[in-house]
Amino acid sequence: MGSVFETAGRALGEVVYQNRNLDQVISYWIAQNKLWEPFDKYQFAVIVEETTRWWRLLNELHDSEFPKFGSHTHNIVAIYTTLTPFGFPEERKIPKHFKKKLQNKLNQLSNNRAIKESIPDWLDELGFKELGEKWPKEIHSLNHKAPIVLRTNLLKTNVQELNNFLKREGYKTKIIPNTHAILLTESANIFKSEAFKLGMFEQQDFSSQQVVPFLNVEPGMRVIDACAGNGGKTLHLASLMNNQGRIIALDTAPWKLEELKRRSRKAGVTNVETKAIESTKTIKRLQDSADRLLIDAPCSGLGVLKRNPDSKWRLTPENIAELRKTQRQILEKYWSMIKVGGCMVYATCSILPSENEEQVKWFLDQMNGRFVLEEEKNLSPSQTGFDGFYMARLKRID
Ligand SMILES: C[S@@+](CC[C@H](N)C(=O)[O-])C[C@H]1O[C@@H](n2cnc3c(N)ncnc32)[C@H](O)[C@@H]1O
Repeated sequence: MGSVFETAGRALGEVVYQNRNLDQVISYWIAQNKLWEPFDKYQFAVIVEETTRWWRLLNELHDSEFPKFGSHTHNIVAIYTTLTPFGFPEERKIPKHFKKKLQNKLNQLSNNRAIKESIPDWLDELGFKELGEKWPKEIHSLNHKAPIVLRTNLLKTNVQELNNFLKREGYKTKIIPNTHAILLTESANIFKSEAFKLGMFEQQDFSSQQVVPFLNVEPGMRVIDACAGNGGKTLHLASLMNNQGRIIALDTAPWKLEELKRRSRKAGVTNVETKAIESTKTIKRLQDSADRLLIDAPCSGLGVLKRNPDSKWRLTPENIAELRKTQRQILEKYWSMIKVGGCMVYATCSILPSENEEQVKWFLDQMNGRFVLEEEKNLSPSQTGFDGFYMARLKRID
């Protein structure tokens, strides 16, 4: 069994140098250290997540005089734990004057936004270019840990019943008024609950929960979820449609659809059919067939940096440009699956207009009056405290 401190240094290295997924790295090391107490697991997860989030800033604080704890990532963990109330024995090896020095340096660095918010320079430039004065607030709020929100599975329960169930299990929760969402008001491992085992809820950010209702689905409709992934929105569709009608879940990644099927079984969903997109034929066969189409498009994920801080170090301007191309190809090819009179929602978890309203405007120009924009929404992390999302509902009129 490794110490929390040492293991955190190693895990951080895997995330920032080997580009491994943060959540997977955290789960892997927790599983390897079965004898850790629950508090050790909690501290480990927080340290790895937060040192990933603040990677650039912590590197700026590091200098050659800093005492050596092992590898560079161990030193970064030491700096982080020194500045926060963790109290590891290793921290006692840090001379007092160093703690002061770190604090002074931290204050000096607050003049540079990219360093202060711990993001690459190119991302700060892009964000400011696209969002102007709104950018500093948005990126600041995206550095706060995401609240845990649950979506009630209406196929199994209702929001009041679920809330009572969770309270009886000892969780601290609150219903978000007039919604099917429940906020966890005190951090806890909700996946250990009996309610989760029974499929009574899914964990889903509150902004993300607004996408499916925006599509105005009704029981009995034929709905295509074109970028279904492992089914976060598909399960929500089935829940709102009360398992009536048909949902066709498409994706180019067949392994994600396998996970979707597993989640559907657990959630009691019975009206979903999955189809891997193998060629344009898959789309052609579905032409003019859907009352509703959901395009939850692949995107930069800049609206969900709260929960995926590791993506700051993986994203590049080139892959965002590539994603914009894919978004246009999807819009251009997939609209034909909607019946005349039907609707689609184009949604992303990005806050960049170039992935959002500008893509929709481009699509409308291409379509020459075939579609009209009914409504669009920008959910801002700084205004809501939840993830950043964009959604536009378009109606096919010809
Ligand atoms: C934002 S994720 C979808 C998340 C999912 N809807 C959910 O709520 O859990 C985007 C998905 O688009 C898929 N994708 C990428 N390119 C695609 C394409 N050309 N056609 C359809 N799906 C695509 C990706 O595999 C990924 O699962």
